[in-house]
Amino acid sequence: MTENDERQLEQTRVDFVITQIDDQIDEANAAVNTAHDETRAVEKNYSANASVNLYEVDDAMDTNVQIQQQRQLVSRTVENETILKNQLTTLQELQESPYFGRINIKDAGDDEEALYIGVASLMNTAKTDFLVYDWRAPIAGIYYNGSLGDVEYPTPNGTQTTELTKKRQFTIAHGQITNMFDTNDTVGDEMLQAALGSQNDQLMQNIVATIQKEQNDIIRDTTSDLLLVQGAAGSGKTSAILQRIAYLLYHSRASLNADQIVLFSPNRLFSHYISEVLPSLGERNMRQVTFAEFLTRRFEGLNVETIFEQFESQHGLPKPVQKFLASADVMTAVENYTQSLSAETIEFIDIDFEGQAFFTASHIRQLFAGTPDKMSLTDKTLAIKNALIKELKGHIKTAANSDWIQDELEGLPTAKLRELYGEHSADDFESEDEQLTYLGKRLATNRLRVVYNAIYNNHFIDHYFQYQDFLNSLHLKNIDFSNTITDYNQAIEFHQMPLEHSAPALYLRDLITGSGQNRQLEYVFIDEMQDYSVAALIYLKHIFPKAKFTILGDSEQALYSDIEAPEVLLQRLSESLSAKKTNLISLNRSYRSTTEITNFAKAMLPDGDKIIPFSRHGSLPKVIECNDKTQFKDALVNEVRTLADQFETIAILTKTKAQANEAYRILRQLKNSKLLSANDRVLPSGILIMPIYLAKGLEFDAVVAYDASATNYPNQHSAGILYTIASRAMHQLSLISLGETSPLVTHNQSLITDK
Ligand SMILES: Nc1ncnc2c1ncn2[C@@H]1O[C@H](COP(=O)(O)OP(=O)(O)OP(=O)(O)O)[C@@H](O)[C@H]1O
Repeated sequence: MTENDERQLEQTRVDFVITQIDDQIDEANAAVNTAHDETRAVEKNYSANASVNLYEVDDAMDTNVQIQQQRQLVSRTVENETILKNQLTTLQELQESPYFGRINIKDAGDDEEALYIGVASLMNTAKTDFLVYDWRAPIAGIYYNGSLGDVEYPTPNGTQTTELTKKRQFTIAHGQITNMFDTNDTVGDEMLQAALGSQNDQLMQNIVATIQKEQNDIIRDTTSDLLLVQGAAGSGKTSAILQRIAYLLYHSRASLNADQIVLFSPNRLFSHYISEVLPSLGERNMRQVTFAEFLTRRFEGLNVETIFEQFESQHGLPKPVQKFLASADVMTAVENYTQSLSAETIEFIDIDFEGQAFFTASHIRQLFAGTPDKMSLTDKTLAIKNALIKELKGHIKTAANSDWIQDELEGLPTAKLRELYGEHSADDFESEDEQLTYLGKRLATNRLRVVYNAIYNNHFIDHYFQYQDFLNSLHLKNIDFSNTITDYNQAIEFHQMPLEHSAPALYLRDLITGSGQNRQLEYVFIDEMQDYSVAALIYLKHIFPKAKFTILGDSEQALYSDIEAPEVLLQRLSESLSAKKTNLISLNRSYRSTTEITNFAKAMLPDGDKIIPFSRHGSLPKVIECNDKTQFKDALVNEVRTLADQFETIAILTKTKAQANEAYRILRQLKNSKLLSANDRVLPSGILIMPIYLAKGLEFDAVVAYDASATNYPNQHSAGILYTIASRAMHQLSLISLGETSPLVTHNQSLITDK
């Protein structure tokens, strides 16, 4: 059969599949409408039933079963409607491009069978055959992994062997095959070329049609407790973990939902950048948080220093102190310190109510001292919390009939009084005394809630002072903590928590109080691992004890510290995060940038020769050296203007925030220029100016490195920053310097072109 005939046959099949999809879309539309009507009806019924006051004071004690049931019914119908809508969206996507791959397999003794692979599975309308297999189906693994010949794939009954006789790739757009070819190896470069050559459209795309073999290993790993991925810039780490999340959700539908997965992302823009990948695969997004946001939530009331602020401030702690506070040793020291704590050495403080001690520190200390010696520290803390709550309940009972509460009751406006009644009304009581006692108790509970909260939140221990005591207790050879302690105290006084102290301080608090752990989370993903201290990672492992961890990053994109060899970073991590089943995967092929840009970027690194550029060509990085400020400004404006004529998104990346402000002052005359800050959550197109730490994980059509001079990037210590800047560019990179260009840029003239 000629190539043309083959193509015609395949197009006939595509046409047939699309007619089946059309039918199913009609059915799905009808089902969505019915479900919508049902939701409306249930909601209407619910609002009629839910008119009772839901703002209960004693919410823990009063639960209204009927309302709970109604609520469940509403959420079930809403969920049903959402599922149907999602199915409809999936069908609409398949209508455009039903699949991207085909494999032919032949089991021994059977006929050859053709299977088609796409973003979601599809059955024929009669529900007898699969027209398309989901890319996550076990058999689809062959498409990504296998070369022609005998191949294996997992089934519920164990590993199966079959013969892979054909592997075909398609590009289908608007129902038409635009490209089609056979390959005998893993997903071929031709399709990748097409996928990578196009212009950036702000948001990351799914890569399921072109997943590479090593990426597939990351995606389909279901057994490791700790999966570590070290990958060069642009090697598809983020892509791989997003498809991995989609894969995990698909395979554990019944037991795993997106809320049990959290991704620690480098910045807010990144969260927006990746927000479409999972929905495009029919899945809900996992939770996302930056480490700074996470810490701020844990230290309610304190301003936690962000890694950006720390980088900008430039005045860090003495190196040995910094090293210790970032290490696994500090966490072991915290554990040892907590073992030694007793009633005398815990920093108990009063719980106040209206400016006076309600429970005094000495009373709390006595309660602690009265707990059995054998009890663990956290059990002791729990025991005193229970004792305090019991005492508080006694106080509430007494207060209910006290003059101050009864006086307050008398002065209460009617609306407030109605709130206090809750579900009851005045008629429910047999006597006025009973009624007043009830209301008095409710009011006293209300008023003393602050005391309850203080007990519940462990505010009877001064955790910040306790941590200071911990620092004081450290006697380490060659490390003097005295200045660090003074600085720490001063920061706390101003409600600031220095970043270096955050993990050990939280760990200490959690080990004393036994709180803080989350056992619901099943998977934790940490991107940009090189920006986390080992202490911070140990803390995250502590609070998510049931979770499997996937940690990824690039030791060479080190913005905040010196570049480390990947092996050194990985060894440090796997030792400290002692996991039972560890898997380490390295990705060395870089997909984002043209060969010219990758070759230039990797030459800055001590270990760069391991990085393999993807074969997609463009022009050499352009270097523009300016002698004075005026020339520099003109060159910058000209360069950005030229790039803006060719590309949709151009980023001007700087080392610091001050430089980004400077760049913006020069460029704001250009249409579509925007200065981005740490608070921005949406990534626009146009001319974007920002410090590199906000561009972590992102990519742009063209990048201009702002002031790539020898003054700004003098030596190897700044290589991580310039490497990260250069590796954000997909198609074009320009470097402009005021004064002599950095030796990191000029040391290999064949990799650049001078203006
Ligand atoms: N298999 C693939 N098929 C198509 N595109 C891919 C593939 N792998 C990676 N890419 C593309 O390469 C670019 C870089 O991928 P990604 O951002 O996941 O890399 P990364 O390793 O997380 O990068 P960095 O560490 O530099 O932030 C993205 O545009 C992504 O879509």
